[in-house]
Amino acid sequence: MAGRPELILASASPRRLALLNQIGIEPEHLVPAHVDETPEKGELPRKLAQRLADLKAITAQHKARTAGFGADALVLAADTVVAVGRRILPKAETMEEASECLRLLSGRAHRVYTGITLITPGGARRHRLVETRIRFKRLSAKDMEAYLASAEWRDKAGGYAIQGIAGAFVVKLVGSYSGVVGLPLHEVTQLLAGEGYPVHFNWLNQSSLSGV
Ligand SMILES: Cc1cn([C@H]2C[C@H](O)[C@@H](COP(=O)(O)OP(=O)(O)OP(=O)(O)O)O2)c(=O)[nH]c1=O
Repeated sequence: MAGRPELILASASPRRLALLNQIGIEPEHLVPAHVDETPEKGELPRKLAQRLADLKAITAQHKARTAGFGADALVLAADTVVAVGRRILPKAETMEEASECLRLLSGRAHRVYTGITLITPGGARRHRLVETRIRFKRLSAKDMEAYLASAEWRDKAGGYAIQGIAGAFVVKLVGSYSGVVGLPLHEVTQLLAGEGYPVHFNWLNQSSLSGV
């Protein structure tokens, strides 16, 4: 293959794009894949995260090809699942759901699983599953009330966003911070580099962009 392969990010999440941009990666195409995220009966959280990442990647690839682009592109997708033990927390859409999530997370450890799938131009599927263990402080009624009023929980797995106010709830984190936000950058760069995508070349141009 001549030159750098195109990259399709199979996501509608502004956070996933921002994480890629943070390390100098700019996908040529954004192709959201809206898939049914309902867990199968008895499905374990890690299996769900990987299955949905796969499904999003396959769906976006199909969408792109049907629309007539990206035939030789890499397709990257991810899915983030929050679980307390085997219990999978919802992507909070209502205040009741968010409130229930906060009650389950308060003063306890939970796990965040992010599955990523990269489809290569040759059609191979590469996977990574990143697990992060987080402990929240005990949340007072006031903490919960203020957090619910912020609306930062909306559409977030587990009803919180670590990159916002909820960062102050984290007593301990073991794993990948970027994975919790939605795209584990170490594993993404490993997968992309493995397919000849010039990750380091992008970094050379990055410091002037980011102001870091
Ligand atoms: C736990 C946590 C999740 N999240 C977000 C990441 C994901 O966007 C979302 C989990 O839902 P996902 O289904 O993984 O992703 P999505 O539907 O938002 O986007 P996509 O189009 O890529 O399918 O929760 C945070 O932003 N911060 C956090 O701390």
